[in-house]
Amino acid sequence: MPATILQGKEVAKSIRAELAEEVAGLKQQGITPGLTVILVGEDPASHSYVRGKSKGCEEVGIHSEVILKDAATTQEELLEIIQQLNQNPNVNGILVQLPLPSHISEEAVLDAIDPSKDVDGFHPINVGNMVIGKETLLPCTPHGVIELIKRTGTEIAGKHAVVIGRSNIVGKPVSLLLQRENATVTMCHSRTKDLPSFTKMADILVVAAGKAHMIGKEHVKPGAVVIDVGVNRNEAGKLVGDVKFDEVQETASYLTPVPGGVGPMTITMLLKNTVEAAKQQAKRR
Ligand SMILES: NC(=O)C1=CN([C@@H]2O[C@H](COP(=O)(O)OP(=O)(O)OC[C@H]3O[C@@H](n4cnc5c(N)ncnc54)[C@H](OP(=O)(O)O)[C@@H]3O)[C@@H](O)[C@H]2O)C=CC1
Ligand SMILES: Nc1nc(=O)c2c([nH]1)NC[C@@H]1CN(c3ccc(C(=O)N[C@@H](CCC(=O)O)C(=O)O)cc3)C=[N+]21
Ligand SMILES: [Mg+2]
Repeated sequence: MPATILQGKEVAKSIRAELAEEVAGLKQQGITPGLTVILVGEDPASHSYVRGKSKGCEEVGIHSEVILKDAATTQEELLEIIQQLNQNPNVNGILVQLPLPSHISEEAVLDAIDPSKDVDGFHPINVGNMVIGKETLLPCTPHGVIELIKRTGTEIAGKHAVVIGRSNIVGKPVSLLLQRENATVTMCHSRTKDLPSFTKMADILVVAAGKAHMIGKEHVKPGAVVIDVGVNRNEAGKLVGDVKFDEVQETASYLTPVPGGVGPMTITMLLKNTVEAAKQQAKRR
């Protein structure tokens, strides 16, 4: 039987509808969640993602602002802007779009964000809290991946999950969150020898390598849940995932498409974090 396609876009829509109701309620209490995105440089993909974030905010009633800076902006200028946003009570969430130009240290910039406003979940304090299992702002893409798997009705506990990729923003946190859901987790990366021997054992396969079409049906156990995080542009300028969709669709039980899978969930988890941050900050005032 061919795989059921996991339409992240549809799941995202229903979560956004719930968030819109919640935001309407918060507004009646005088709380309007606010997100500020800082975008440095002219990279078209980054501009496109940021447009998606602004559109998402509008959909659920979050006030959003984008601070556009040119590629020559200095690290000091950026840190100054972040300090001001940290102190601004109308700003509940701060997101610095990555990647940054190479003359700016991403680490220095991410460290400067007030952890309670770090809606990306990238600050070391929030990463640490996630690792030790404390409630915290979770990174958006990994959180979206877990939500999507849960929507399949799949019981994660006891399953063998294999994650390809170990970056700080996707692979590593996905692995941790799966482990927190009581999966047995194998982390694969570019130095893994004989990748198919691992991926074929996966009940749940999460692919986040950023290599177009690297995963085919020879990598996948029949009946596996396959989550494709990869977003790559092919020669024709079309978005494609890390998974050969048509091929893997024949053997997987569930499969996410690209576009329309993990991407819309990422933005939705960002909206959720912004609402959460606004609620937490209101409590502390
Ligand atoms: N849909 C969404 O919302 C999002 C999508 N993405 C997409 O997800 C993908 C991954 O992003 P990100 O984690 O930032 O990417 P990185 O380039 O930071 O990390 C890629 C990881 O994949 C591993 N890898 C690369 N090639 C192979 C290979 N042939 N076999 C096994 N492992 C491999 C690397 O191993 P090593 O560590 O050894 O180098 C590395 O750990 C990209 O396509 C990105 O565009 C990212 C964020 C959000
Ligand atoms: N500080 C920071 N936080 C991020 O979360 C962050 C970042 N920097 N830098 C870049 C990556 C990438 N990322 C995506 C978000 C949405 C889609 C998305 O919605 N994609 C649509 C398609 C969009 C299109 O057509 O271009 C989809 O897959 O259906 C993809 C990728 C967030 N990132
Ligand atoms: Mg990266």
